[in-house]
Amino acid sequence: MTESERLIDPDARGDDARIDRALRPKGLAEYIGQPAVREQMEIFVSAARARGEALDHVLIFGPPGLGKTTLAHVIANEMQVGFRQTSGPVLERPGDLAALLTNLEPNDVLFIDEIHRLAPVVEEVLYPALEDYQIDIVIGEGPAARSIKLDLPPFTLVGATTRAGALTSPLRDRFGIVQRLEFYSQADLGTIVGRSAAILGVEIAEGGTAELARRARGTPRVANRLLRRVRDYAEVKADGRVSEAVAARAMDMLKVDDNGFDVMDRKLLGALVETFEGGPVGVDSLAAAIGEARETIEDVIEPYLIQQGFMMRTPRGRVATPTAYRYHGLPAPGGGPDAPADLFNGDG
Ligand SMILES: Nc1ncnc2c1ncn2[C@@H]1O[C@H](COP(=O)(O)OP(=O)(O)OP(=O)(O)O)[C@@H](O)[C@H]1O
Ligand SMILES: [Mg+2]
Repeated sequence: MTESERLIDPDARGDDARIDRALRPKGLAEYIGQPAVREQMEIFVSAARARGEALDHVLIFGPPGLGKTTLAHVIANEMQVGFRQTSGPVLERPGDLAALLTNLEPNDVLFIDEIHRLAPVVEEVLYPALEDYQIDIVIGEGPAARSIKLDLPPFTLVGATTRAGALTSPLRDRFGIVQRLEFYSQADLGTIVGRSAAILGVEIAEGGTAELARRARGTPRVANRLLRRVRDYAEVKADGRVSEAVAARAMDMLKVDDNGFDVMDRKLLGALVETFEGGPVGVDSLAAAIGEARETIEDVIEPYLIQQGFMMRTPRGRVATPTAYRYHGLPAPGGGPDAPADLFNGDG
């Protein structure tokens, strides 16, 4: 099973992507959860608007599907400015970025997704653009080449990344606002499921909403995805209404377990606990064992498992926690000073 086949794959494609957009909140008031982010952005946006200035550059980071792209749109909507979108790997040459920058209207938002994947030559163009609203373009080649300065309108760069650690420090330092998105609480996911159900016209019981919120892996995109699959199930296997029982049966059919873990999560935990006897094990060995790219493990699979306390990242590698052993119905190894259980004061 590749990542793209995962039911809870946070990256939506095709029809799902279209519905994703329909469900996407437009303003801060509709942006559910992330209270700290919302409170700060409300203040920064109001202040910038009152001064009639461009908002300071914003860096948004966090695992896939938590609302980075959504927040970028929300920022532009709240600022009531234009929105331009591109992504790191798409900008191959300095000229690609220069073309975008010189076409911005004053105070516009330029959104660069996957900003950690910008080519170094493109990133260099960005530095003076961010700092002084200027770019240097080189015209001609060889000894005849000369550099000219172009003035840009004031604008806001919103950069998104799943891995803040992969950003160079000169780039990171140029963002005045840095927002880290956290996994959502079950209560917030319940609100998101309720809102999406209303938009899609799905009749869902409170117990059904709670069941989906619990299994959504802390991720709004997963919550919306599960809702659509459960709706299909309810229409074919029941009377169309998503009761708690219907939601639970649909989740079992989809092999999403009580923790919201799917096949990939279970494979990773299985390799960690059984093949590597709880670790510590390097992420490359884990990747080889389960046949996934290292990046997929780091960006998509393990952040939630770590947040839920099933595994840990240590300087010597990944380590299973007692919770992971319990999940596998195995006793946590005790005893030696290196045993993972010791890190938890004997818990489990
Ligand atoms: N705070 C929120 N409130 C309500 N719905 C949300 C929220 N955040 C995200 N969503 C929903 O989740 C979907 C996915 O969010 P989004 O595309 O913004 O994630 P992302 O962080 O950009 O993911 P990726 O890293 O894959 O680009 C959106 O279409 C939206 O419907
Ligand atoms: Mg996105």
